[in-house]
Amino acid sequence: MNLTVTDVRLTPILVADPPLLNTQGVHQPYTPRLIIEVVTADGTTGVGETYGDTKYLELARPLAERLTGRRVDDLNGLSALADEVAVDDSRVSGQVDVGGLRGVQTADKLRLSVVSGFEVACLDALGKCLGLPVHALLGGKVRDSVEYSAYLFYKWAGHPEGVPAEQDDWGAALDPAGIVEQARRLTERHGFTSFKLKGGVFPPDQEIAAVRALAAAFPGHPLRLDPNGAWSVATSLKVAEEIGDLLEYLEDPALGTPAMAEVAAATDVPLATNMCVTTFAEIREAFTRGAVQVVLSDHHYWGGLRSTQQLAAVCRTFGVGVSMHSNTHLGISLAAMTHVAATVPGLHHACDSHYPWQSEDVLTERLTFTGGRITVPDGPGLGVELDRDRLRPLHRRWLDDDGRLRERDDAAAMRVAEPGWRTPAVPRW
Ligand SMILES: O=C([O-])C(=O)C[C@H](O)[C@@H](O)C(=O)[O-]
Ligand SMILES: [Mg+2]
Repeated sequence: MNLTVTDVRLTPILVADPPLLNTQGVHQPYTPRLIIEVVTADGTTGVGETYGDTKYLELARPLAERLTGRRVDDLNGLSALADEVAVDDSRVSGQVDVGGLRGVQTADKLRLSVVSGFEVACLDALGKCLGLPVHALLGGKVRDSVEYSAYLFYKWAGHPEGVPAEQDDWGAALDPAGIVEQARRLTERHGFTSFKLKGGVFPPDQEIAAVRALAAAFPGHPLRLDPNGAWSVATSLKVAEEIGDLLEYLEDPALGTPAMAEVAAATDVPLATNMCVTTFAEIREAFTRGAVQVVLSDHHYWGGLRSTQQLAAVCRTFGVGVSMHSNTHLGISLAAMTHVAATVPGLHHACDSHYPWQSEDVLTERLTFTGGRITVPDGPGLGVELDRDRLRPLHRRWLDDDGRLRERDDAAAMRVAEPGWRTPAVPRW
């Protein structure tokens, strides 16, 4: 068996995305992703997936060159290789990440978001070479299936008129009844039993009403609300007081560790985050101040599956819970999330996933939720197969784009419908 990397293929694509609303704006009709293929000397190909905006591509290209000639099992060496890749200052100074929803942008975080896709591709290739599933390479699964929650969004029926887009069949959801209807359909289609509502879109009273409507429609089911840091400390506490008893946790009610710590000090409602703890460097302050009770890991920006396991170990040490955050992603990333989630002992919350919103994929067979769960694949590698016939048109879409959709920008997408729209100042309420 020859584990030497002989080729790395990078395929940027644009994937259809429905008009999902968040506090920054609305999702673009197509969102960029990057598919990474790592080929070994004996012809085995491993696949990975990560963000596809230009700033990630700029790092992925030199990393791909450096990886050629190395071994797919040299995963520690992969991180060191990424450290050699220079990050253009203009990409990080004063920048926030994709849509401003994932905390601050740093050079390291940018590198880690690229490394993660390569790590997954290397693990997939290695697993295929050894005839072992990725979870086995990570130490073995502790569960046979991973639970996901229904990710509810306020949404328009369609993208603004005149904007080229794929039509979706979910309809609009702009009030409590619409959100409950969406929850019912997600449950019917995928069997989810817990629900997360993406908030920060409407004034808090309307979102409180939506959570109450969900609680009435699905009594006893775990519920979460995530306004992406759009609220002041006072507003966060008011919401916690009004609906705290209905919530499994409140996710990033206020922006940043100091504000989250203030909220946490004054309420018993657990706080989760994928915004104030997004790197290892941010852990110490947040944990010692008791600012968060659950960290939502995202293997893309934490640097991969092994980093996610390390994060889980740190969380366990501090008595902080861990679960998983999700952004628009395809089946390769869902498989990767499922493998790592299967290896984390103290995973007590259903993971987030955007996957039900993605009508397109690059796999020969879509992953399916049964009872809201994904069965952990036991085949070699990730247990999924890339479909070139599906990949090609999505790449063609990226090639044909004039550059406007190649950077995800939810505020710009919102301006198409509301020309005066600016990213709201925080706290918004
Ligand atoms: O805070 C979160 O859970 C997210 O940022 C998840 C997604 O990025 C979501 O908000 C989105 O894409 O609109
Ligand atoms: Mg969040």
